[in-house]
Amino acid sequence: MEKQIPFPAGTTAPRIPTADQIRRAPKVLLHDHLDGGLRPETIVELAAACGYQGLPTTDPAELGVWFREAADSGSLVRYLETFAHTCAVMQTREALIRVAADCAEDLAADGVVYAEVRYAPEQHLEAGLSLDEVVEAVNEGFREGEAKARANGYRIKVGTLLTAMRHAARSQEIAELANRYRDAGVVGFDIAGAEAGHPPTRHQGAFDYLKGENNHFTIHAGEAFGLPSIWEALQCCGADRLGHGVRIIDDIVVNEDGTVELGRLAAYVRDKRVPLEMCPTSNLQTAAASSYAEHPIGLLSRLKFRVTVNTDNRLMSGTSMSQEFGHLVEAFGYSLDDMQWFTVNAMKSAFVPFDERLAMINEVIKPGYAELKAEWLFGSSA
Ligand SMILES: O=c1[nH]cnc2c1ncn2[C@@H]1O[C@H](CO)[C@@H](O)[C@H]1O
Ligand SMILES: [Zn+2]
Repeated sequence: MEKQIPFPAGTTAPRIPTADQIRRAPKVLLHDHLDGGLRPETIVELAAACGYQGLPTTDPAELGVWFREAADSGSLVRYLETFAHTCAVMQTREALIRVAADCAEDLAADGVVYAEVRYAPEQHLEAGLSLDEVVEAVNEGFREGEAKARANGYRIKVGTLLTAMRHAARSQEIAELANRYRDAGVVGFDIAGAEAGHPPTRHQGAFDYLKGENNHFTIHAGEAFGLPSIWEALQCCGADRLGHGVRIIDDIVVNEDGTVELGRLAAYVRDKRVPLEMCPTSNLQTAAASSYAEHPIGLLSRLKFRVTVNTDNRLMSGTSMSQEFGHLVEAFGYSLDDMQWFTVNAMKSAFVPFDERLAMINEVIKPGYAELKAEWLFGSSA
């Protein structure tokens, strides 16, 4: 049969990546919670090992569904209640090693080449571990998972972010912990938990301390609470990135003629290239957005904000990086070039040193996309 030429010679149309290409494309993940990404079967095994009786079911398939449905509540506070079960089984050195190793393996198999995975060390002290022991166990697990991934033909580098819970009062301690381990697997700091009623400035001391140490941090802001939270995170606390930041959309007006007006804060975020760690599925579950097609990531990307794509909690959202991109490709028709743009944005915004970021972009990400983009030339579409 004669070969079809789908568009005029000399032009190209963006090709929609297949699910398999999306999975194989190199991806960078900046916002993923360790305690939000366990495999259901690992939870069941760890619960049996530590005698935790509180699981709603011990059937792994049912448990996966339970987490997704329970997290589908439309409220961040209810969404966060599900973490009681995952944290309950992450209290020993062995459990933390196992969960971190699984995490690195799962991300690598999904095509993630660089990830910053966060967790709150203060939530893993119930069986007597110290904060330092928690960090060391998680680091050991990630090194183990990276090695296993390599043995299976994948390449991934994982750094961690230490989170302080915003309703608690341990942020100074956790910031100091992050600083102590900064050259040993920890690349930055974060605060998480219920946002409304817990402004980031409550933890100003921790942020000032990290600034004094020239260390890096991101802040969950603009998810369940709006512009004041984003403003504080940037202008009082000095956040390097925003966790979610979706509500920056409240400072943008789209006129009927299609023109767009940015308020001062939105303009600042765009002008300063503040990275937005966007997590579409998580936002649908907590009602921070109403559908993929209406998710602010579409507009913000068109306006060239520094947008990145993330999973937040793979267990609670039943998702992966490939699935997040799959939803966006479906909603917005993104091409491999668009995926590369999000991925380079993320790598530019990572907390590892500049030379490592550059090497990852030039030696891994760009060649990876170039190879995928050339596949249509050689494909055997019989
Ligand atoms: O999207 C989120 N917004 C705010 N807090 C979150 C989100 N996802 C998880 N956590 C919180 O972060 C803790 C440490 O990983 C989790 O235990 C959970 O309480
Ligand atoms: Zn989060």
